[in-house]
Amino acid sequence: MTRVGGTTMLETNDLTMTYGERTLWRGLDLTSKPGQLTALTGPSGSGKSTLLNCMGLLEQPTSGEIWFDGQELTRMRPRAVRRFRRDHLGYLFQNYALVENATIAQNIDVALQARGVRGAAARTALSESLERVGLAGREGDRVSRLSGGEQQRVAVARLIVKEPSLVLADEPTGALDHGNTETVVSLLRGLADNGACVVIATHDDWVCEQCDDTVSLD
Ligand SMILES: Nc1ncnc2c1ncn2[C@@H]1O[C@H](COP(=O)(O)OP(=O)(O)OP(=O)(O)O)[C@@H](O)[C@H]1O
Repeated sequence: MTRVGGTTMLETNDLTMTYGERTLWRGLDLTSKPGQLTALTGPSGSGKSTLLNCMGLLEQPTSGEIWFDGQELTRMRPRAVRRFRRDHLGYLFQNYALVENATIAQNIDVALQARGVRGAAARTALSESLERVGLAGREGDRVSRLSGGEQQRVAVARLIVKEPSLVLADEPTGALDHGNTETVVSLLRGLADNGACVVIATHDDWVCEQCDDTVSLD
């Protein structure tokens, strides 16, 4: 484990992923520092989503280690995995992963309840997060009626209230116009400024340029 300014890096050591005869990546050593945006690049099929899934404990690599916050993620038992997801992990997807038939407030409330935030504190956190993402006062709007850019900003508001220390973003701007792309990257920068490690899988050169570090799976 490597500590930086009191928080911890995400590190992979000698990480390899194979499916049958096919090797996606071999001997991968990467670090993502807290406070920084790390871009994950590579052609389609190079294994960016698979690597994020391994960091997010949705898949196991074939061999090697992933360390975060003093813990070897690759060796965690199911209970610790659940706790890690609840307390540390924030995911952002290209397709937003919101409950479309629910309101903005209901979608964000899921993250607040998981943290035990209720009542007036929850209402304040909700309205502050919506203000941050440019959706102030829109609590009651149904997600299915929002544009793609607005939906992704709701997904970021859900991350803001969760305050994750590790943010994994899988093509978060892949379906957005440039204005919303700029907004989402600047909101991710805000999460990094709060001390999170932020890893962004992307095909977008402009997004890469905004990051502090690039890891290529080419
Ligand atoms: N469970 C699995 N079994 C076999 N092959 C798999 C499995 N999961 C993923 N793959 C393959 O691994 C490769 C990498 O997929 P992945 O989605 O990680 O790539 P990617 O770099 O994120 O691609 P894209 O940029 O198109 O999203 C793909 O060819 C995919 O078909």
